[in-house]
Amino acid sequence: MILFIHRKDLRIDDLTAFDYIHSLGRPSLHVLILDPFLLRDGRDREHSGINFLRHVSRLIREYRKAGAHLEVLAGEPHVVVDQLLDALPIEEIVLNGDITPYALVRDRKLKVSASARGVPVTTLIDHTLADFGDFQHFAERRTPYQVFTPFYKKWNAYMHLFFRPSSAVTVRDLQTRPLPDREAWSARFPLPLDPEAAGTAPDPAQTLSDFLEGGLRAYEAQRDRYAFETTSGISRHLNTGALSVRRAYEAALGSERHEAWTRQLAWRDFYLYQAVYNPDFFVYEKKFDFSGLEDTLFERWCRGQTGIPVVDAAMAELNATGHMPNRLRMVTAMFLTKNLRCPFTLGERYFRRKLADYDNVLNRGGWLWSASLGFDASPYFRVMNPVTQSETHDPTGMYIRRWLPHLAHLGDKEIHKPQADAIVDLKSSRAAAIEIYKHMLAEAKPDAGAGPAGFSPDGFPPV
Ligand SMILES: Cc1cc2nc3c(=O)[nH]c(=O)nc-3n(C[C@H](O)[C@H](O)[C@H](O)COP(=O)(O)OP(=O)(O)OC[C@H]3O[C@@H](n4cnc5c(N)ncnc54)[C@H](O)[C@@H]3O)c2cc1C
Repeated sequence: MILFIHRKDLRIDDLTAFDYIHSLGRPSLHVLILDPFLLRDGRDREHSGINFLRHVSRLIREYRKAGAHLEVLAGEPHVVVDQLLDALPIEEIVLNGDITPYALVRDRKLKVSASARGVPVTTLIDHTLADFGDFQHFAERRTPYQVFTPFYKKWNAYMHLFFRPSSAVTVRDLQTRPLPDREAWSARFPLPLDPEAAGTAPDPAQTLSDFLEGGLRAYEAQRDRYAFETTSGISRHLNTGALSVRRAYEAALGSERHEAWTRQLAWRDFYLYQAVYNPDFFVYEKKFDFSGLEDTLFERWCRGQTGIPVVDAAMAELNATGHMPNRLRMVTAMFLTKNLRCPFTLGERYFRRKLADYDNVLNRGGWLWSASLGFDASPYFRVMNPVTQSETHDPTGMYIRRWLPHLAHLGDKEIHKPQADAIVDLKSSRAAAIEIYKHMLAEAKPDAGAGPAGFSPDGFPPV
């Protein structure tokens, strides 16, 4: 029997792992392990945790509807797996790979357990569009791309030739088996909460098709008009794996004027690529001296009490709903790291809890870009002016009126301007930030980048 463990692939069709298990023609036990580390510190009550649990709930229902078996247990993954391996005739473990530092350590422990029992672990690539190992060979690169535009050019050529279309295999085609003596297992690894109580996530396929039929054509022109719903809203489905990125890409290719949108999917791949190939990606905070930075105004930013209307409106939306449009993520992140001179790690940590679509790599990528760190980041002297951004992308201040009703009475010109009690002067704080970042970047420690555990320049780290 095969043991398959769901992680960031909470769906029942188009999984690389399912194709593999199907090709073996053997029965499989499918398990989802609620990991206390990922639900630590009340994460289950934050938007990111709630989104995850709603997708777990949807997965449970989809298995049920398909007449297939899914077992949900809770505990440290390697402890649960140890016991499953000891009790059941498991011949192979199959996983879709993950690349974050925590995931690498977690999966290394699984591998140690499995290899101590002579059980092979097969790790497959599922969550990126390009297979980065193949891509590097195709591009004939010995060193990684550091700039998006040439990466994207080559990525497009690669995708044109080697894109693997989504699969027709679903969980219905597999011989899933229930866990024998389930009650005893549930007692041994009891769930700390009922995932189905969180409600069910909306149908990812519906979210995607609504966008492709509606917003895609106007995406290029409208994507930054954040007062309206002009983007796809698929990120919360993509990041739990409830929606296959291959399916999203493939569906868009069939539509006219998809390029601006599929380019964003390439940005997603570019950050995931950096997480594998940029040894500093997860350790930038060790490379720089942040002593010129401070955290005194951080709480005001979190609460949306900065006196800069568009920043406060964006934080109000984030805190209430778990959503913030991409343009405003850049504006609020730059405001925090540059105008308020807070280390990017504080904002990154806050978004981790609050964003419904939180993804470790994409979130870090966005924060690094905003803080002028990482491959192809925004230059240190670029500090978006929140007032100008607001005037440009939301001229009538509709978004501010929605999220800050106490400002709704202000006129279209006045509404964007800093309030009398604004916590910072935009002009002088910008000038100070440019000086500080200039020095900080010039004095980076060259050898601090240890890289994620298991970093391999040939492709995905061995997990
Ligand atoms: C500071 C900061 C933090 C961020 N944190 C996250 C995060 O935790 N999770 C997350 O999914 N995205 C994050 N992003 C990227 C981006 O804001 C979201 O992907 C986007 O807003 C999701 O909305 P959508 O699905 O409607 O996107 P669409 O505009 O419809 O784009 C489709 C998909 O393309 C990808 N994409 C779009 N924009 C970007 C981008 N700038 N970088 C990388 N991929 C992109 C996403 O997978 C997205 O779902 C962050 C950006 C910044 C600046």
